Amino acid sequence: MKVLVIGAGNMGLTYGASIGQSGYLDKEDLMIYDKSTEVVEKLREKNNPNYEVYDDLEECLPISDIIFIAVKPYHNDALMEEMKPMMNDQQLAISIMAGVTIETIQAGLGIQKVVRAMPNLPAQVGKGMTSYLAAPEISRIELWMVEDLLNSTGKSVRVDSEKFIDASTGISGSGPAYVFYFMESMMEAARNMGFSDNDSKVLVSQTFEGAIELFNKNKLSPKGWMKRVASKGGTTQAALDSFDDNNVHNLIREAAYAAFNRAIELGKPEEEVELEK
Ligand SMILES: NC(=O)C1=CN([C@@H]2O[C@H](COP(=O)(O)OP(=O)(O)OC[C@H]3O[C@@H](n4cnc5c(N)ncnc54)[C@H](OP(=O)(O)O)[C@@H]3O)[C@@H](O)[C@H]2O)C=CC1
Ligand SMILES: O=C(O)[C@@H]1CCC=N1
Repeated sequence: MKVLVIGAGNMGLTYGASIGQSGYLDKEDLMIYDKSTEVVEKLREKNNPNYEVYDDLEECLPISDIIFIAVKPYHNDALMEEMKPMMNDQQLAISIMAGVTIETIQAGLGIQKVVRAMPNLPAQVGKGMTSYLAAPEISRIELWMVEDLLNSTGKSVRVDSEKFIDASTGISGSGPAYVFYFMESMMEAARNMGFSDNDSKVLVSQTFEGAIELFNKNKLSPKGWMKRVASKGGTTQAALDSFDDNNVHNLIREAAYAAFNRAIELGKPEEEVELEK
């Protein structure tokens, strides 16, 4: 089996590294292609032991069995136009592009076997979360292969409609940035209180790490954990009351829906967009 990753950016290189390190494929069976000669040259200099690097689609696409599409959604039309004449109906495409629907990819590439997946950036450290949906034309055996490839970056969940791919974009796909937003705000508060940059970073990152580990080791809900931290009339309650007074809960919900709606928007012509409430 030969796997091609198109787009050597954040996510494409993540798949290259994760699939490569998983040991599923020999070096010559894992290929990365990018249209930028500068990117390709830099990658070739690094001489990664796990994959071959290509700058010519005609050399790598026709010999591929599974193709990851990891370019930005706005590059998709131009890419599919270039790919279509070289595709055959046995090939399987896995798109990780936000918003772009299975139907669009099937029509654009002239193939039926399409998987739409929404991973996230922690895939870079093997802690990724991916939701995915496969077109019905994909066989059970092909689906196992797809799952193995996706799971090389972390955990995955199979969903039964594209709505959930867009929804998971608003939760897990974009979610790491929400966490970093929260971290940035807490670090800024720490710096304002007089801590050094480094101490602010340690205070915040260890707090996040500890809280996640507690959460994962126990069935207690986040609300339950909040109660364990907050003493009646104490400091934590003062902070949680401040969150409530400023409606932070709703603001976070709105942000997640903004990403969800943007994913829907990216997948449809503007006049067809009907935003989720
Ligand atoms: N970043 C994230 O956390 C996540 C991203 N995604 C999705 O993954 C996709 C990729 O995102 P990301 O990796 O961040 O993007 P990047 O911009 O980092 O990577 C995309 C790469 O593809 C290249 N490219 C553009 N057009 C073509 C083409 N026609 N042929 C080959 N290569 C091409 C780009 O080159 P150039 O820069 O020169 O245009 C760039 O090197 C997006 O569709 C996004 O929605 C999904 C989940 C999480
Ligand atoms: O911001 C984006 O559009 C992509 C999809 C999810 C994460 N990054």
